[in-house]
Amino acid sequence: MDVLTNRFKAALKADRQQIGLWCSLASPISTEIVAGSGFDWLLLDMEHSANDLRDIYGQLQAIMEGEAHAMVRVPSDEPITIKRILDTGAQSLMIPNIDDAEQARRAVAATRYAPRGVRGFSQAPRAARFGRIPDYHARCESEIFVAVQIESRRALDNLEEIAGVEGVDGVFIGPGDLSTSLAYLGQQNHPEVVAIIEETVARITRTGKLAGILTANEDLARRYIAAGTRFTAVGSDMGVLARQTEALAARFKG
Ligand SMILES: O=C(O)C(=O)C[C@H](O)[C@@H](O)CO
Repeated sequence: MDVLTNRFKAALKADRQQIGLWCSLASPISTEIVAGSGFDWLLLDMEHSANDLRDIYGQLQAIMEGEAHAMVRVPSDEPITIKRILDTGAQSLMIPNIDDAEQARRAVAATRYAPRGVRGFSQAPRAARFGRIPDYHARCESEIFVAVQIESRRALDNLEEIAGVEGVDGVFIGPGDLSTSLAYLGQQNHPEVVAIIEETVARITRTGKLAGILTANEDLARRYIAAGTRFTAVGSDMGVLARQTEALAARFKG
């Protein structure tokens, strides 16, 4: 499989569940460590973390030897950042806070060269391995995976139209922001929120697009997988580090 083939996208096309880890520590060292832990994908978060462009660049380099595929969550649907992240070599993007189809179309356009979009052209970025992938510009778009995030009541109202946008590959539920929007601040595991999420997963699946979610609650992760999520993040580097070190300290200090 050549370096331009998006293994994550290919695995989803083959209907293989992809289990992921949310990475917010903004460290090439921790990301390199978890890249060998057995996850199919790592979400490198730029929205709620200290990750900036150079941090992402270094983490993409750090995980090159591992099997885990990097998906980068950009801070917003702003085209300049999307362009710069694609140039670093990230092939899978998560774009937060998409509320309607027009916004989803603009987000997809930011990942496409003209005439299909507005991505700025660079002759030989890292994504093209500095010119060593001669057909990069012709092939790259078919190897890009775009996940848009559904995180508000308005997005739920527009779900099928958002999912129907050409170039949207996955629809990822943000349980924290969605529950907040539904007046369940801090209660993403509330039974009524869980029921809405399960229904949303089914709605996404019925559109033919791929549903994704993040939850650190293992029971809920299994419920959402049973409901139909196909790229499922089941924890975070920050959460595992905090909770496991607390537990270790308590075993000696308690
Ligand atoms: O709304 C959410 O929940 C997400 O999009 C995930 C969070 O942003 C992530 O930081 C985990 O809390």
